[in-house]
Amino acid sequence: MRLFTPEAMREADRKAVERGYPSLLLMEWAGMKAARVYLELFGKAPALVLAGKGNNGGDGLVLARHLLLEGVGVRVYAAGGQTGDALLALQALLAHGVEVGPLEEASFREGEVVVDALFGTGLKGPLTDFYAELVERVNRAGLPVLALDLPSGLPFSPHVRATATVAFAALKTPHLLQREACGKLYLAEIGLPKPLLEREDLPEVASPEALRPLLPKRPLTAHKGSVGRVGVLGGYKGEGLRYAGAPLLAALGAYRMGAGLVHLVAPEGTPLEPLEAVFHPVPSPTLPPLKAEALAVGMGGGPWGRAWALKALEARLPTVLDADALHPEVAEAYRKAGVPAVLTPHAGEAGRLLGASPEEVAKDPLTAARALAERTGLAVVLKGNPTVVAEGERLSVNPTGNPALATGGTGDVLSGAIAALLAAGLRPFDAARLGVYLHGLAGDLLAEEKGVGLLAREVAEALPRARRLLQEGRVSPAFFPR
Ligand SMILES: NC(=O)C1=CN([C@@H]2O[C@H](COP(=O)(O)OP(=O)(O)OC[C@H]3O[C@@H](n4cnc5c(N)ncnc54)[C@H](O)[C@@H]3O)[C@@H](O)[C@H]2O)[C@@H](O)CC1
Ligand SMILES: [K+]
Repeated sequence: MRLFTPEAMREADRKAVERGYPSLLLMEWAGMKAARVYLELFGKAPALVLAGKGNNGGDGLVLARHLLLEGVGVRVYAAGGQTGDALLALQALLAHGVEVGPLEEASFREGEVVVDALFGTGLKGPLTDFYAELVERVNRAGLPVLALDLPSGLPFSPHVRATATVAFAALKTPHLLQREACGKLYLAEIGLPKPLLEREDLPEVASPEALRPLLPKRPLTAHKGSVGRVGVLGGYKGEGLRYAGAPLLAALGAYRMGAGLVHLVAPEGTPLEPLEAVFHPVPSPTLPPLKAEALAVGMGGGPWGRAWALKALEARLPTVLDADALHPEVAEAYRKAGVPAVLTPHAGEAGRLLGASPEEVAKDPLTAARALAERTGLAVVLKGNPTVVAEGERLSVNPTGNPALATGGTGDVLSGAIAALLAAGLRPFDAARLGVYLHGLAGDLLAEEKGVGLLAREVAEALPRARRLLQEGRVSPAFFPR
């Protein structure tokens, strides 16, 4: 599954028509599928459909007809001047005897659900005047909003803030980069010929179909030495801040992602947890002899971060470099040595590596992740909303995860989890995108059960459940909660 720009999506629509595919069928499916989501979310609550004059409005008019046939009350207000498919959709609705008022007269009523079909991928610039005000009125009305394809106004401001959004044919960049505006996200297949959606030049959206085959197999003959052993090197003993728990959480993340054995190399005095680990208390950053296939390095390392990373390099094992290990000269040393590594910065750390501000990184995480991967020659996990994984030319945008994961230690768990996948033999890009996906999914499962207030160790504990859902094909490829 690829992440389309609005332009790339319009191009695919155009190519479908060039191939002879009737565009009216696309619109009919779009409106019908959106009506299904409406019924699932809002039942028979009456709808207020706001339709623009383009094809996004056409989708709204189709939806209105399907809701009507399902016995849902609809009030429809539309811009004038429809042509082509949108005009046909209007005629079909009028034939059912539905009154369609002018958009200027749209009013909001308690108990209704607003269907936002004003603008989709055809928007050329920020909304102004009448439409800017209308969008603000929609937001102020405080009613649930179902946005068709995109919340109107995106990627600019002002824009609609939707309760839920039904994306047609493919996710588009604003769905993941401006997720806040979309609410619950649904992806609806609308009959577009599949080859038009296969665009290797576009970033991928990490999807269950793509990731499931990457899950390491666990043969009947497995033993703890055969499924991947991880060395965690981190912690700091001295003046100043001390995140003593960070390496322990990484160890937990590695075990919960399926590591056979975890070695914990940490300063003397570090609590001996989890009990299942093999402990190596050391007076300073040291690489003791370890039987491991991958390392996770730097968590809680403070001023020792760099030394941990350079010591770890001597093992020449695939390594996750996190937190205090994230320095330009560390990345350079790994690149030069040809040791496969995954960097896991957040926007601030990525900014430090790129010489940019955290705001610049967060504003365009796709570009920042790609730039960092290019500069370091390593795989990069740029953590944020969304998390982006990059290596060479490849980009993978992660759709799982939610704000409940914004709590201390979840990053350490992630590093350990990715290291476990490296230890099981996955390549850095695959370990990174699978680890990030499952970590986010674990957070989603927990957020649904508990809401905000998660502990990082609970995220680790939910990893096996996330892994099993993916393994058994029980993760919906078309629904992205949050
Ligand atoms: N074959 C297709 O092209 C399909 C398109 N579909 C729907 O059609 C949408 C795209 O349709 P369109 O290309 O007609 O575009 P939209 O319906 O998104 O909007 C187009 C209209 O907005 C106006 N406009 C652009 N920028 C503006 C601005 N800043 N302020 C005010 N008005 C502005 C344009 O003049 C045009 O009238 C998709 O998002 C999707 O919902 C679906 O029906 C599926 C098939
Ligand atoms: K819309």
